[in-house]
Parts: sequence; C-alpha cells; structure tokens
Amino acid sequence: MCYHGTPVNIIVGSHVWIEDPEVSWIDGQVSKINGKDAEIETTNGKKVVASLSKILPKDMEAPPGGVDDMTKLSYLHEPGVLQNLKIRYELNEIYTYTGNILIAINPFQRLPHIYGAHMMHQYKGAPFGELSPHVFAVADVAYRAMIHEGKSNSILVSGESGAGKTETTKMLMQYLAFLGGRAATEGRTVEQQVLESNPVLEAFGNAKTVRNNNSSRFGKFVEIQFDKSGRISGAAIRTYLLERSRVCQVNDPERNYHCFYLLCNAPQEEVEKYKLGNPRSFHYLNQSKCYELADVSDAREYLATRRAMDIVGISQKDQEAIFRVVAAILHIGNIEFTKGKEVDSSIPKDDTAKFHLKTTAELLMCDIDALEDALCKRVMITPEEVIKRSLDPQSAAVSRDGLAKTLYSRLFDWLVDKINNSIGQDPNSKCLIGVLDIYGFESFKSNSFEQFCINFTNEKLQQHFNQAKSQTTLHTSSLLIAVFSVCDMIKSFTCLLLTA
Ligand SMILES: Nc1ncnc2c1ncn2[C@@H]1O[C@H](COP(=O)(O)OP(=O)(O)OP(=O)(O)O)[C@@H](O)[C@H]1O
Repeated sequence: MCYHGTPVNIIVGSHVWIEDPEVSWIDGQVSKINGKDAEIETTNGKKVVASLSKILPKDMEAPPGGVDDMTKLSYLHEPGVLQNLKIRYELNEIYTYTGNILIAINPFQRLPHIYGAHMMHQYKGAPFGELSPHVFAVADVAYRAMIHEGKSNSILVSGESGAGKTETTKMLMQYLAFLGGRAATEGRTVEQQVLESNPVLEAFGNAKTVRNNNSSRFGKFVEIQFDKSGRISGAAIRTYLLERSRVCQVNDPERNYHCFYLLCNAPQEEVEKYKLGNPRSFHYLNQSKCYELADVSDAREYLATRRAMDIVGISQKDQEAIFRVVAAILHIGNIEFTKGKEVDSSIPKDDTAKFHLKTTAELLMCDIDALEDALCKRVMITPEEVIKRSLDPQSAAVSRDGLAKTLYSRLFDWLVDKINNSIGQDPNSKCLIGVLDIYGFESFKSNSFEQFCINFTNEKLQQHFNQAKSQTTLHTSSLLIAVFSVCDMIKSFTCLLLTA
C-alpha cells in the first residue's frame, strides 16, 4: 500500500492524478518527463506540466464498482479515496469502510430500502465485513462486543455540519432499539422514548444554518444502558456546548432556534396569550431576513412539538411554562434603552420598550422594577459593601442579551433533565453503548470563538479516537463513523487523512 508522500516510480506512460483547482483532482497519463517535471495528458483533453513530487499514481486495477473497504486500495491517497467514494456514491452505495471506520456519504434523499426491518435482520449477528458496509454493522459490532466481553462501547459520529451525523445517529439508535428493545407491553419502552425525544430536542436545539436547514447547535451523547441479558434498561441524553450566541445574534440566511418561529406560528389564542405576532417584529429574529424553511410549516411543527412533548412526559403545565420563557426571550430582545437622567445610566427607550419590559415581567412572573434594575444596573459585591452602578444604554443592551442567552440555555438544560427523568436511568446497569453526535466542524470567512471551540472539540475527539484505536482491537474499541456531504468531501478528507 502506498500512502500520500511515498515516492513511486513515475515514468512515461504512467497513469497518475494531479491536483486541479476546479475539480480537486484530475487523472491522466504521463507523456514526457523533463528533470523534476512531467507533462501529463489529462482525461479531459488538456496538457498539463506538474512537478513529479506533486503527482500521485493512479490504481488502474481497481474494480470498476470501487472497493467496499478502502484498505483494499493499492494507493490510499486522497484522489484514490475520493474516486472510490465517488464511484460508490454514483451506484447509491453511501457506506464504505476504511478498516473499522465507516465512511458515510450524505445521500440527500430518502433510501428506505437500506434501513428497513429486513436489513436489520440481515445485519443482526453477521460478522463485521461480511455484508456491505452499513451503519447497522457498526452498531452490531458494538452490541456484540458489549454482550460477549461485558464492556461498554462508544460510537463517535464525526463530520462537517450538514454531513449527516444526526441522521446517522438516529439510524444507530433505531438499530440498537431493534437489538435490545423489549416487546412493547404496557406504556412506552425506553428506546421509544429516546427516539421520541428527538423532535423536542430539535425544536429547541436546532436551527437553520447556511449548510443545513435543521442543524443541531449542541453536542449530544446518548447513553443506552443495558441489563445483564442485553435488554435496554435505561438511557440518558447528555448535551454539550449549546450555541448560546444564536439566541441574540443571527446572520442572513440563517435562523434562530426553531422554537421561536414555531411559537410565532402557533394557534391564534396562543399567539395572543404570549403577545407575540409576526417574527419580523422581533429583534432576535429580524436580524436575518430568513423566516421560513422550504417545505416546512412552522404552524404544523408547533403542534407536532407539543405532541412530542406530551409523549416524552412533559405536562401541560410545564409546556406552558416552557413557551412562556420562549416568548419572554423574544420580548426581552425588544427592550431598547436610551440615556437616563444620571450620567451613564439608562432607561427603557419608549412606550414600545416599556410594553416589552412589562410583558417580559408578566411572562417570567417577576417584579417589573426588579427586572428593569437587573437590566439597567450592575451590582458589585465587595468585602465592604454592595455597590449598585448604573449602566449606559449600550451596556444595558449587553446585559439584556446576557439574560436572554442564560434563560435559553437554562431552559434547554432543564428540558434535557426533564426528558432524562421521564426516560429513566438504570442504576444497576453494568454496560452501555454511547453514541456521540457532536456538532460538526465549521469554517467561515470569519469564525467566532464558538466555531473555534467546536472545531477544537472535533479535533480532540478525533485524536482521542486514534489513541483508543491504536491501543485496542476492533471489538473493544470506540467506533468511528465519519459522515460527509459530497460538496465538503474534499476538504473533510484532507482533515481525515491528516488525523488518521
Ligand atoms: N442517511 C441519510 N438518508 C437520507 N438523508 C440524509 C441522510 N443523512 C443526511 N441526510 C440529509 O441531510 C440533512 C442534514 O443531515 P444532519 O442534520 O444529520 O447533518 P449533521 O451532520 O447532523 O449536521 P449539523 O452538524 O449541522 O447538525 C438531513 O436533514 C437529511 O435531509
């Protein structure tokens, strides 16, 4: 096997790959060699001169349909890997192994025939590698290793935003539910509850981004606990790094968290109860001109979310309270400030700001003067005394946004706790399978500190996986699923090869 950078004897007539600014890599045949350069006739009819050190050999013996495990490739270099995935993707084969890593390419279309019950039966107990690469095979290895060796396993799903991590996680959960699920006797089973909690988590933790209309803006580790006989006995959802800044700041063409738009499109009596209306009238939503999602009705989604909340055991009273906080956050965002009488002080700007202040206090059931004070003043506690200092309008707006972000992230954590309480944990469970769906790496023209944290976390996890992999065998290690969308494949692959 030849890795990127290993010198290979390139001679006149060799079939090679060279980098191309438009299509990433292009293949061709060497027609001349002059010292350190080679002239290549590319398959798209061009003549290109390239340095020999930048030319990679092309495997001419690779099967026309590609290989299902990339360790079988003669050259495991970037163009070889990409070509193999491309060939398979064109044949609707979205999964490929690289040893015990599963690469998944986002098909951007439903492929029900590869996820049905008959497929689950086929993969159950089948030795890894015997059947075509599949996400079910990875879950099956994890489950069998847990049963036979009594050890917990984790599956790490990694990839860029929009690549398909959350969808892949859902397939994993469905397969684990199939393997370890109980026959539904009375009430709902643990696995049903975990799967049903998705719409609730997505309503509050997902948003439209440039890359993905339903992007998870938090990391999620789902822990499925099993009893001695391999049946699911409990589960816990742990969430990380909710993107707080989105609550107050959204850029075109993105949206804030789905729940804000759902509530603005709730039945009329609800909208009136919370004194809401058109999303365009709220500062936290109208910084972006995107209010609707293609093919999605926020009004219908609101009702679906309420139903999902019923299913996961959130009472009507709690649901009311949740949406009161969501509405309050929108009103908080509309409290504008102007200079007060004293130097560097602030007061609500006008009657509109006062209306939103009053509504926020009503919704949060707190004292309006205390709320105004909390926004317009800063309390400093020193060993000697408590000092209250006025804030100028700009600082009051910062303090307002801080309150909105904290309220939202506490609400999200509370929701996750509520879901976990309702699902129930098994304190006696000895084994678990964890599925980590961390939110994907992102790279924009200008990247915020949050992007840095996301990308750093992804790098760290990849490193951790590599270490775990080098120390253990397939059956006891963490398992990795790397997901890609075709447009990001090239960039992502560079990352994968660098870290693999
Ligand atoms: N296996 C699949 N089958 C069908 N569609 C898929 C599949 N995987 C992904 N998709 C499509 O791609 C979209 C984005 O996928 P997903 O939300 O899972 O990405 P993600 O990697 O979790 O992104 P983010 O990091 O932004 O949350 C999905 O809404 C779905 O339309």
